[in-house]
Amino acid sequence: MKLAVVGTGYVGLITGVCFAELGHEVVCADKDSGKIEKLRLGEAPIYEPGLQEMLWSNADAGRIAFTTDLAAAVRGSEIVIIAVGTPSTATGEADLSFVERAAESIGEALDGPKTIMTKSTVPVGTNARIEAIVASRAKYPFRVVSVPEFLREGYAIRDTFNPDRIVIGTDRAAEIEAIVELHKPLTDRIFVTDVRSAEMIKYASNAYLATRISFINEIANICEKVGADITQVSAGMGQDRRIGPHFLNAGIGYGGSCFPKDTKALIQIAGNVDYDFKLLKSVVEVNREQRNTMIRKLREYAGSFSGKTFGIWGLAFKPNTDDVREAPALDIVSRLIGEGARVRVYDPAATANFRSLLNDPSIEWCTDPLSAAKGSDGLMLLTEWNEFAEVDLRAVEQTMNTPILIDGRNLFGDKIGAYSRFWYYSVGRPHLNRSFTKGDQPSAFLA
Ligand SMILES: NC(=O)c1ccc[n+]([C@@H]2O[C@H](COP(=O)([O-])OP(=O)(O)OC[C@H]3O[C@@H](n4cnc5c(N)ncnc54)[C@H](O)[C@@H]3O)[C@@H](O)[C@H]2O)c1
Ligand SMILES: O=c1ccn([C@@H]2O[C@H](COP(=O)(O)OP(=O)(O)O[C@H]3O[C@H](CO)[C@@H](O)[C@H](O)[C@H]3O)[C@@H](O)[C@H]2O)c(=O)[nH]1
Repeated sequence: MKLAVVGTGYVGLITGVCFAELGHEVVCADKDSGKIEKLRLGEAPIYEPGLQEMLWSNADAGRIAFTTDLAAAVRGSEIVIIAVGTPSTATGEADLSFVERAAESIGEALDGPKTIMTKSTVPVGTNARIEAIVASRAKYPFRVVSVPEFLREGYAIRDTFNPDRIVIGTDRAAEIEAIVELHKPLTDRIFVTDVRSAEMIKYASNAYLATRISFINEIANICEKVGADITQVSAGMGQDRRIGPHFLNAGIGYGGSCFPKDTKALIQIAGNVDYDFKLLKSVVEVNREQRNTMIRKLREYAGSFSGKTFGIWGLAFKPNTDDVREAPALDIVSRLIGEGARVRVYDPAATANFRSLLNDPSIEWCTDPLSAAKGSDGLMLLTEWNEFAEVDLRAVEQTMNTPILIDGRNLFGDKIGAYSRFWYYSVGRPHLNRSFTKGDQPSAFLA
């Protein structure tokens, strides 16, 4: 099939490359000429495992092309995929301006009957709006189908080829053969529903997953006070098949380009129909508080921040991505430097993106974990990259000025006791936590 993808970001590019890999002819359009230039040179503008290689092979095979000319991409395509951003407005609602502009351009560019497939996460009613915008400009018949995207960054290619389900939202089920055909090689689990329900499934799924994270973080906070171990509690809960083991990792809370914006958008969607989504408001509040807890713990362990130097391990909102949108590190680094600290930061992939959002003379950009820890008065682990799990903790401890380790992702756990001597804090694991301000002994003695 001939596909046009509008918006070549994390979702659009992965979608384009994966459909090209399945043998389709794909043209990806983006208004960002810098991105398109890079892509034409064969360079992936984002870090996602496996993407670069798959991009090269499909570009070489002539199955994928890139353009800033949206109309040219749309012309000659059978299916047009909308994958532009829907960021938060100042009030938390989804900003639909990119989707609306894309719909206008698609409407103007239509050169024959086509299917328009919306992958962007959009509030209930938006696909109807897209349809109206396109209809006001199009001279040819078309249909709009909602196919929300559920991929995770860091596993985007794996998720695209092995989705748990494909949701297809349509109000004219007889008109979706092409969309079903397109997705059949990916899974048998194709769930066809009406458009409004499809739009809601996406927000409800993200809100539910965010709820699990805030729930387990609150349980972790209680574990700390009652002397239980959150990793044991999660493991025990997860064995109940009605609960399942996923999304029960306690820590610093969720970040990223989706959960923070989609939870806020759903609160607004509910508010717009006079429904006060109390549970989801608490989820957002608990998540915000979890970041504050990390700062409070560092202060409890290290005292005042002014004049001190702290190491930061991890800037991306999660491992295996260079994405720093709503990353906890943005908040935490800002707070530390705002209170007069210097920070030494290291991330395997996200440094450039972080630097483009937060660049300050108090930040030193390090190229390996050990140099970020060097001479520091405390170290915070904010992203659980594998590289950090493999670091020699004895070397880390020896290079630090004061061996304080605030483990925001519960990465080190029992290892902290076996190999190192730290004043350590992890979320919801009180038996591992040691603070010298409380007169504790450090976590363990060198083996
Ligand atoms: N990032 C994810 O993991 C993920 C997963 C599932 C769903 N989503 C949803 O998918 C959508 C896209 O997210 P993303 O992370 O890929 O965003 P992104 O910001 O990485 O990419 C969006 C791209 O669209 C381009 N664009 C905007 N308006 C355009 C226009 N009129 N014409 C051409 N290009 C245009 C931008 O230049 C940008 O490159 C959002 O609605 C998001 O909520 C994202
Ligand atoms: O047990 C957990 C699981 C995740 N997280 C955090 O939650 C955030 C989101 O993680 P994840 O869901 O793995 O990454 P995303 O790429 O943001 O993917 C989510 O958001 C996408 C955009 O809507 C959806 O498509 C995906 O289905 C949904 O998982 C990250 O900060 C994680 O560190 C936790 O704190 N504890």
